[in-house]
Formats: sequence, C-alpha cells, structure tokens
Amino acid sequence: MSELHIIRNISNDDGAAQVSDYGAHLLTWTPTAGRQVIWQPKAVYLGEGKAIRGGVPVVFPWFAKGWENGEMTAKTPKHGFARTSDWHVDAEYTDDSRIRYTLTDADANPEWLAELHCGAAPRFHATYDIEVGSELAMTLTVTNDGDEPLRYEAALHTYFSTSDITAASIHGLEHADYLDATLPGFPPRVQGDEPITFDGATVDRIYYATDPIMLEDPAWNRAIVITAEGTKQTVTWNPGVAADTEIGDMQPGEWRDFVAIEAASCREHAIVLQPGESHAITQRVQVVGR
Ligand SMILES: O=P(O)(O)OC[C@H]1O[C@@H](O)[C@H](O)[C@@H](O)[C@@H]1O
Repeated sequence: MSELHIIRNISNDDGAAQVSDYGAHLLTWTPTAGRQVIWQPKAVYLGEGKAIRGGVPVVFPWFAKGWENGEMTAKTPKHGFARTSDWHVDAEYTDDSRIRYTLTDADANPEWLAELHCGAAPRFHATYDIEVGSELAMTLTVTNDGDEPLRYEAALHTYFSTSDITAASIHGLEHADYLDATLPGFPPRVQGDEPITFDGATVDRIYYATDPIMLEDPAWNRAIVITAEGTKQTVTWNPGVAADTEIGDMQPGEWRDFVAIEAASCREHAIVLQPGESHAITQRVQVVGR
C-alpha cells in the first residue's frame, strides 16, 4: 500500500459506490433509495499487505492457496496479490458511473510472479471495470502479454449485506455439484432440492455451476439477483459463529450480516491464456424490492 490511501466516490442518479485504489476494491454500492447491497464491516482495517474485509475483493491470480496438477499448493498471499496491490486508475474510462483500474506484471514483485509457474518472465495486464447505477457490474479482463501460456485463477469475492443470514436463503444452485471446503480434502457433495440456508455453522462451498443466483432476504423485503459470465464456479461462504473467535477484522456477531457469493474460475477450471489472448469474467448484481 502506498502511503496515500485513496477512496473514490462514484455517484449518479441511480446509485452510489465507494472504491479503494488499494486492491481496486469496491467497498460499498447502494442503489438510489435502496439499502446498501454490498456489505462493509463496522470497522474497516487498512494496512500494508492486509486484504480489506467486506466489499468486493478481487481474487487473482490464484484462489485460496492455489491449485496445480490436481493438488492444492501453498502460494502466498492467500487469494493472490491483486487484493493487496495498488491499482492504477484509467482516467479515460472513469466518470460518475464507472471506473477502470489496471494492474500489470510490473506491479507484482518477482516472488509473486515466480509463484505463477508460467515461465521465467510471465507478463500480463489486467483491466478491472466497475459500473455503478441501479445495477452493479464488475469485469476483470486479463491479457497474456508474455511468450508462454499464462494460467491463473480468479474470483470476484462479493460480500452481500443481509438482515440476518440465518433468515436468508440462496436459490439457483439446487442439484449442483460442489466441494465442501470446510472438510479435509474438500469432499464432493450435491446440493439437494432445497436452497442454501445458514445456521451459524461455517458454509464454504465451491459449486460447479454458474446459473443465476437469487439471494432472498424476506426481512428486508428484497432479493438480490446475481449473474456471472466467463466463470465456471460459484463460491458461497459464510464463516458462522467461528468468525467471532477466528476472524480478527470482524466484530462479534457480524457473521450474521453478510454472505459471500463469488463468481470464480479456480482449481481445475483455472483460465489458460496463450500468448496474446484475453479472457474476461463478469459479475452483475440487481436488486428486486428494497
Ligand atoms: O479471510 P479471507 O482470506 O478473505 O478469505 C475468506 C474466505 O474466502 C472464500 O473465498 C474461501 O472459500 C474461504 O475459505 C475463505 O475463508
């Protein structure tokens, strides 16, 4: 993190957002006359090398500790270096309804680039577009500027605000295969007929499905519709009561206030770009009701 920490306001007739240059991290988004949709903790801890909790962390170029040759690796930093890097604003594509950030291999230190295992000198540029209005759209586009294939994982790790997660439910992943990341070895499971619900136990699942999702929250009389493009998986995560003792940058009980629903391509669905190729992943968010 540079000494100066810049938070930008993007505001128009239809909605408002705040974005941090550190991590190209969307912190909040609120449609006009509606409630906040993207969750932000009561206290936001900022520090060099520390990922920002809440909002939309950009996970790139590896997910969790990485995955290669059918096995989990031990790459650091967790979830890649994009969320702890200072991104650059592209003023030409930035106005009161959108912002564009860029990041290249020149922004990454050599140890991180070596963790990619994509030749001696991996080269890339990433463009991250956030469109703010009555809907929210986020697109991460990566181009391989090097001479060797570039393999990377990515996710838009969106934290959605909830009245109380134990009274909300996620629809759209019925019958989907998933990996249960709360158990050793991530055993495969299949979602039944029922929506995903939460009771205070940790839920951490990688669904092999990208159907439109509806996060229903009757207490707030609203549903959030989430769609993804260019990805292969949907990750759902809520830490449950364990967060009170295991997650230092959340207040006790805050686990009730959000669920993460992530548009992801990870593990065996990492994206492989040949020299000169590009790929985009997008997550779009709409609100039904308030
Ligand atoms: O605390 P972090 O590094 O932001 O990660 C939060 C969560 O991110 C999710 O994507 C993972 O599936 C979880 O396992 C992880 O706990």
